[in-house]
Amino acid sequence: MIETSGLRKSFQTGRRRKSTDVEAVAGLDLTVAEGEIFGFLGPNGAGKTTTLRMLATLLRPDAGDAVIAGADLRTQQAQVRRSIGYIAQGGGTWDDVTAREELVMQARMHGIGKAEAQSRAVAALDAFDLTEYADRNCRTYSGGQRRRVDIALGVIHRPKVLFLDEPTSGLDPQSRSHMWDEIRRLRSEGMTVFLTTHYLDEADALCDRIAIIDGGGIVAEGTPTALKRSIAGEVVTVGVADAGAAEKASGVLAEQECVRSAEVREDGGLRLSVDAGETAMPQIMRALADAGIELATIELHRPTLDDVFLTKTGRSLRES
Ligand SMILES: Nc1ncnc2c1ncn2[C@@H]1O[C@H](COP(=O)(O)OP(=O)(O)OP(=O)(O)O)[C@@H](O)[C@H]1O
Repeated sequence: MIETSGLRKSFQTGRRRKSTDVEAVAGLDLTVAEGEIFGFLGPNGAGKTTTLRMLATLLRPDAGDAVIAGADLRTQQAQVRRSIGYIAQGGGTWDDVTAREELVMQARMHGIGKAEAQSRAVAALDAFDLTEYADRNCRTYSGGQRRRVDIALGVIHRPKVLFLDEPTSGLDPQSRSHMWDEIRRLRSEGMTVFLTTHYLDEADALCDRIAIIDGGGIVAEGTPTALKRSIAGEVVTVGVADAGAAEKASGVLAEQECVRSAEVREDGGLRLSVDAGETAMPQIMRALADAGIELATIELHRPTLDDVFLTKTGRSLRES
């Protein structure tokens, strides 16, 4: 649904002689499949917004190509615009209008007739749980309600692709989870969603696939699960009832196919490195039972996307 190759954008900062080039996006190749929620995860200044603005035809790339919903970004801009919705960071619903009025206006701007615009507004208010506040001034809305209006506005013309810049930035946990549900609902209706985020948990829980971006380039790409596994594997810790049996247990488990390595820790527990924890755990339990070793505790530790970021960039996304 989205394919880019060598997409590049630099900005000049400072004046004349002292001006320097900032390479915001440094040759981006990525593919987003139809109907997926694709997340662009990266720290502040990584180039996420610049990429989104280029793909939404708001910023001209210096180099590279992109095809969005079958239309060429360089030569078929009008066609690209018809296929996409774009919701900027922070949104814009602050005016002295009601959500219903805004939605009707937005639909009309897309060339939709009055009666159809009104009925789409009613449907959108209902879908985004806004009917209760539909005729109240947008100024009076909470942050979460305002963000839902933003998204309703962005999809009123039923685009194939929705670009969302930091959809949950500044929202409280309940509004964030409500927003995730809304985004999942759009996917279930067949929409392709491309969002940016600097929240690790958002990328992990919401996105089908992610690209981690840093310094204008992609440092890792894949499903959150695959990325975490490929970088760090998974760790199972095992406690045996009789501490004296720990060495024997380690020997037994090290021979299992699903176990990459086994070591006995100082506290007498075992630390096992495995590929896929959920299938390794039953095998570990069975192997111990077969060897007559009583299991006391077993725990699976999964690496986080921050571990992936740390491995790829040498720093933590939390500190970036
Ligand atoms: N109009 C501009 N003029 C000069 N530099 C810019 C401009 N827009 C972006 N930049 C620079 O390009 C780089 C990438 O910015 P961008 O806004 O794309 O990052 P981002 O990943 O979206 O960050 P954030 O999470 O803070 O929104 C940054 O160094 C930024 O300062």
